[in-house]
Amino acid sequence: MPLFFRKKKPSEDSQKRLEYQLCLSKEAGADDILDISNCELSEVPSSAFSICKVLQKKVLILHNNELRSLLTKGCDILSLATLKVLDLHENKLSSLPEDIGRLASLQIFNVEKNLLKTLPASIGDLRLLQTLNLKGNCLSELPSSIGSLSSLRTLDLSDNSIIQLPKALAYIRTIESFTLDATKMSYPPPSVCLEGTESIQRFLCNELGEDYCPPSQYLLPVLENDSTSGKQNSDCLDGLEATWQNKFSDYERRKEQKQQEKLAFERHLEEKQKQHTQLLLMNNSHKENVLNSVRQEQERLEQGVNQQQRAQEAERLLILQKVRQAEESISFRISNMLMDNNRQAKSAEFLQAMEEERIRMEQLTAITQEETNSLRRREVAAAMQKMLSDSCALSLLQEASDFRRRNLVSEACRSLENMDRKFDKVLSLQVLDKSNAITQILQEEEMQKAAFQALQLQKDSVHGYIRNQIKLIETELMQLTKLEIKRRNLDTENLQEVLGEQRTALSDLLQQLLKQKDQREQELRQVLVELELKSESNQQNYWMIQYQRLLDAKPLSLRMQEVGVEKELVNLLCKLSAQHYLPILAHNRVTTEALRHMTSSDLKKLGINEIGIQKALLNWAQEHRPEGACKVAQQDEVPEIPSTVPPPSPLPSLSNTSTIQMPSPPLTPGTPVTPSAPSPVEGPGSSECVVCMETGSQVIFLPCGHVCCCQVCSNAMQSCPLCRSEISQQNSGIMSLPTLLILYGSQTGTAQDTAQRVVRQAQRRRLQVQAMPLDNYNVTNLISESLVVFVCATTGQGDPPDNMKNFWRFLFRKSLPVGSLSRLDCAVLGLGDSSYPKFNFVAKKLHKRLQHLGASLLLPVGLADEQHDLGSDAVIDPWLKSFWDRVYALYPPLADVIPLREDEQLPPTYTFHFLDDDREGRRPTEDSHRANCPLPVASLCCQDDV
Ligand SMILES: Cc1cc2nc3c(=O)[nH]c(=O)nc-3n(C[C@H](O)[C@H](O)[C@H](O)COP(=O)(O)O)c2cc1C
Repeated sequence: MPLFFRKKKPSEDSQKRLEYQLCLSKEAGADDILDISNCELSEVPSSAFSICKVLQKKVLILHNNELRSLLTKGCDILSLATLKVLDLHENKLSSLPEDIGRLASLQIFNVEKNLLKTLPASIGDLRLLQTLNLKGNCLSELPSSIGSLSSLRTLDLSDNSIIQLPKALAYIRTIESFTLDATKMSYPPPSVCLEGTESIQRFLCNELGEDYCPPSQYLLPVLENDSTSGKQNSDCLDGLEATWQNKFSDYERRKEQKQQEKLAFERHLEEKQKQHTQLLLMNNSHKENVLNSVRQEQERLEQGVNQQQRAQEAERLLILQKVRQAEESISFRISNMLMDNNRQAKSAEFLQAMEEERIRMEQLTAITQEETNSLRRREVAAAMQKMLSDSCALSLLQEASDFRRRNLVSEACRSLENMDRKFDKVLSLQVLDKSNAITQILQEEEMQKAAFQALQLQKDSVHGYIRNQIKLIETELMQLTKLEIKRRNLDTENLQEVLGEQRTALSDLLQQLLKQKDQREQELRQVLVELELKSESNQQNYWMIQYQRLLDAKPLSLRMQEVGVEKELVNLLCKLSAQHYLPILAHNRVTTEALRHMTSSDLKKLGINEIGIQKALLNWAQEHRPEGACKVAQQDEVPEIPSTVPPPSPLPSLSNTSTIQMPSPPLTPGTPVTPSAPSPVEGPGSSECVVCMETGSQVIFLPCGHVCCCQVCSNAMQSCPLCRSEISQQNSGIMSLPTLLILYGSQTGTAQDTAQRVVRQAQRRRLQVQAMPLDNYNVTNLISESLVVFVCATTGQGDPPDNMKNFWRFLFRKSLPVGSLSRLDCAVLGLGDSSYPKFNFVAKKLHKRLQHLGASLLLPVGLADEQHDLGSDAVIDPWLKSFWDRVYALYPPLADVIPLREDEQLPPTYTFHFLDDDREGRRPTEDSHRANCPLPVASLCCQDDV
């Protein structure tokens, strides 16, 4: 038996049955049977033990329960000592009590269909046992003590695992019926077992060397008598058997009777349940009825309420009608009174007539004059009184109506005034909105126009060509000047002359080209004006459309370059649906060979952002290795140009200066021409200014063509310091240093300070520099800026600072042309705090947007973090260093500029003015301009941190 098993709670019916049976067995006159079968018992109730003991029960029926053990805790097996019949079939017994042999009276023992594995040895003590049913258990062997069951007649061992019988069975001489699974047996052999009980017994006797005697020769013990008597009496054997049969049939009968009683009880129970169900049904229907009646009552009430409401409504209408009638009757009365009034007026006339008549009558009859007079006077007075009271009431009514009218009019006036005020307000708001929208549109249009203009200049092939030529000539002139200075030292006059001639020729050429450039720009401006005139006044985004058209028209040079792209590469792009990258590949002259040495980031830098396409291109290049590489290299060297396109005009040889002709501009700007002057060791602008000897030469003087002065010194020059010829024109466009613009967005001043820091660094490098908040800057000028640093903080939850909000709104307009900032070199430095979820959001977004608008970002966005252990400078310092490296790479002449010495003071950022004593009471003013202040100046200048 398992140590822990959950006792299953018997069902209600089983419990009832158990109680019923226990009660029944205790009743006076009850038989010797205790039948507690089919009660779902997991153990024998202790009360059953006491009942058996006290009432000396002979039959205990426990079949069809859940018993795992016969004995219950605290109960003694001797309580069952009187039992003759013990029926335990169909339970879950896995063992029998070790002292089962103490049931000395037991004659019939049924343990069929249990889980018995072994039998206790004491079973052999059951000397009166006649029937032992062990069928359907798990027994594999029998104890040899079984041979002591000297009264056993019937033994059923079938449906067990027994394959061997103990030889001691031969000692049971009374056995008549022996049931076992003959075929499974090994001892005695199946052949013996199949022949039946006698054969088995014979076999076993034989095995023991005993003689076999049939059971009929052995007498059974007297069943009915006490076991103690134990005498065998062959004469009364049949009688005993009959008595036993009677008893058994009596037991069966009583069992039947009990069954009937039980059925009757169950019927009774069923009836009760039916009654209960009927009662429930009745109760439900009654409840339903009550609910229905309540519902009906409610409906009736609702109807009543509705009727009442209708009646009240009708009454209200009636009253309204009556009021209206009363009003009508009042107005009718007023009109009557007015009529009365008229009538009275008439009666006054009539009275006057009467008076006249009276006078006439008086004159005629002087009889009873006084009486008549008094009578008349009274009548007239009464009539007058009535008339006066009527007119008084009338005037009161009129006054009241006047007053109401006045009230109404003033109210109407007031509401009209309110309405007017509101209307005015709305109107002014609208006007404000409109003017805002107009300024925005104008700003946008201006930007688009500027973008168009810039692009037009950039795209114009003639202009481009002229620019190239100017650049070349400038370079030539510069080199010539350098050579000339060197030669001068060597004093080689002839060469000097030649060089002078070359320089003059080049200067002439440069002048012509500059003129042509101006002319071309003039023409383009004219085109612009014409376009403007053509544009319909109401057409939106006119410049945007023109800009797009211009963008769409690929320059011939690019088309030529596209022709030069390898066919296979073009096919691959088509296959990848990435034809739009063809111009990029063409422009950068990307070949299969070049691709093979490139990485994804290289392609990204070129503007091929889609990772899939990057990978496909790189893989393709790797797959097309050796033969292709050779071909591509050749193609790279000599790009195939269609014959229809004229080759670029070479610059005339400088050695032949007398025959220099102004080259006519070709249809397309060709590849830059190599300067003909001897290759200089240093780059352009690398010779130092002959005046200050510090900065590189940056300005070309015309007409002499000398390049010998820096930007600053050249301003004061009227004649060339080398040749003393008068300066008619200074050309500094190409070789000049950029003007750096620093635009910042700052909420609490940190970004502004950082911007000032960049300003100081620029000033140290002698660069023209300007810094201002983004919203103070006219954003439409951005198109024409060359170098800008954006220093932007993030505030709120990823919001731009207040002083860049307008700029922010403007920059993210959808109508801004993509690529409109293509001439701008810039960099973005963000100030933020990584403890905020949107860390440096503004700087990151600005960086992306500028990229989208075509600006070229010199370096990745700087993301300064206040949370860094070293503060924001941990990022700002290296970022600024990289920025200046990039600027130096972009503007090589800057390398020749000798920066300010450490001890040289920069112009102060802030100045403080101390006021005279006689101006007491006035506070020192901050940021007053030094020039305007005659007083001692204390300058508060931030520490230089270059
Ligand atoms: C109210 C407030 C909100 C801020 N929100 C952010 C933010 O969303 N993201 C971020 O990176 N930094 C945020 N910061 C940190 C600032 O960007 C950082 O302190 C910066 O240096 C301030 O520059 P400023 O003084 O020029 O405004 C916030 C700071 C403050 C005071």
